[in-house]
Amino acid sequence: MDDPDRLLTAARRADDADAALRPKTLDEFVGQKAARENLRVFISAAKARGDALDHVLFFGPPGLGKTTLAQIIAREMGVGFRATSGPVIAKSGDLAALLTNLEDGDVLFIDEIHRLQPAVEEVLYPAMEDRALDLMIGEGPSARSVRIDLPRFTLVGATTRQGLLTTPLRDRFGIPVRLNFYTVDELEKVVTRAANLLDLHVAPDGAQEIARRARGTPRIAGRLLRRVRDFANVAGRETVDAEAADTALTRLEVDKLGLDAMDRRYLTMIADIYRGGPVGVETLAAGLSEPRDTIEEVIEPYLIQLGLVARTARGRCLNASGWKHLGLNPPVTTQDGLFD
Ligand SMILES: Nc1ncnc2c1ncn2[C@@H]1O[C@H](COP(=O)(O)OP(=O)(O)OP(=O)(O)O)[C@@H](O)[C@H]1O
Ligand SMILES: [Mg+2]
Repeated sequence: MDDPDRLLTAARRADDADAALRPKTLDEFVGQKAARENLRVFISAAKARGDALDHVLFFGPPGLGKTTLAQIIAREMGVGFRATSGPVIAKSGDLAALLTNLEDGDVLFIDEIHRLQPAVEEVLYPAMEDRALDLMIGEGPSARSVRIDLPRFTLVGATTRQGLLTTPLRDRFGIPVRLNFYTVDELEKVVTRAANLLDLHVAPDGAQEIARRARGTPRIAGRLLRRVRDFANVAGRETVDAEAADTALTRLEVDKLGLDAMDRRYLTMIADIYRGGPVGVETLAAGLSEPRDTIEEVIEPYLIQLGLVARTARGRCLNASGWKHLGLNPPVTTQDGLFD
């Protein structure tokens, strides 16, 4: 969906060294305070009871730490971690095999859980609710169903599209957790931590500059840090300060707010062609030759979060700060009905 070549994509790219930068404990995990503190309580309560943690659903935009938190849960609970993803489980038998192979207390992580086949999803219901597997043995009139007990386990689901989850599935998660974009201060901590792991010296103002341009997303912060490091290395700089970060990011066409060429094309289209809007998303999608999903899920959330654009019932509108960011003045609107 999202263009994998885009530097600012929040989706995983082949050159992301995600694993190396992943925090391993809740204490190391920066930001998402409410989610973190709630998980801490639920984990220690489950441990005190000697029980598995209730099933957890993480939802939110890509790159905010869903997979990372799933691994942290397993580690903090002191149990095994098994990972798979919705589109990989082709048949209900595949899921049955996964479930019967779990060890007591294991975390089973299903990424992109909104993409499970309906038949596979149905196997999950009794597994989540009763820790049981209903198997059909035989075919035709002699077929009968047997119930197999499963070990205790915690299902951790992750999705970027909570709206696509079926209600019965969503209702079976006792702990739903929404992840939000990170603040600049939080991302500054993420950058500083990653720089330490990469053995790179980044001054506080350098970390802040990268954080400001990382679209509220730790994965993008880590990626920008690595590209900035390349420029600093080639320029023979020992320390990445704000100026070094700015030089590198400007060359990469990441502007002061962390917008790239795609974002600017989107804003410019609303400004130039539709005089600031309102304009429907389908019209914008056609004009930009991008699928509507990409516009709504990848481009818009961050622009809306920044307050540059607004989603209204009549369509998308450019806000005053949007005009300002483009260095343009909004059109004078007296002729639009004020005097007639
Ligand atoms: N709170 C955090 N502190 C430090 N680093 C983080 C944090 N959250 C995420 N990261 C880093 O960001 C990267 C992406 O995180 P992760 O893979 O968990 O995101 P995700 O939400 O699972 O993304 P996707 O939706 O694409 O699967 C990882 O390299 C991880 O180390
Ligand atoms: Mg993930």
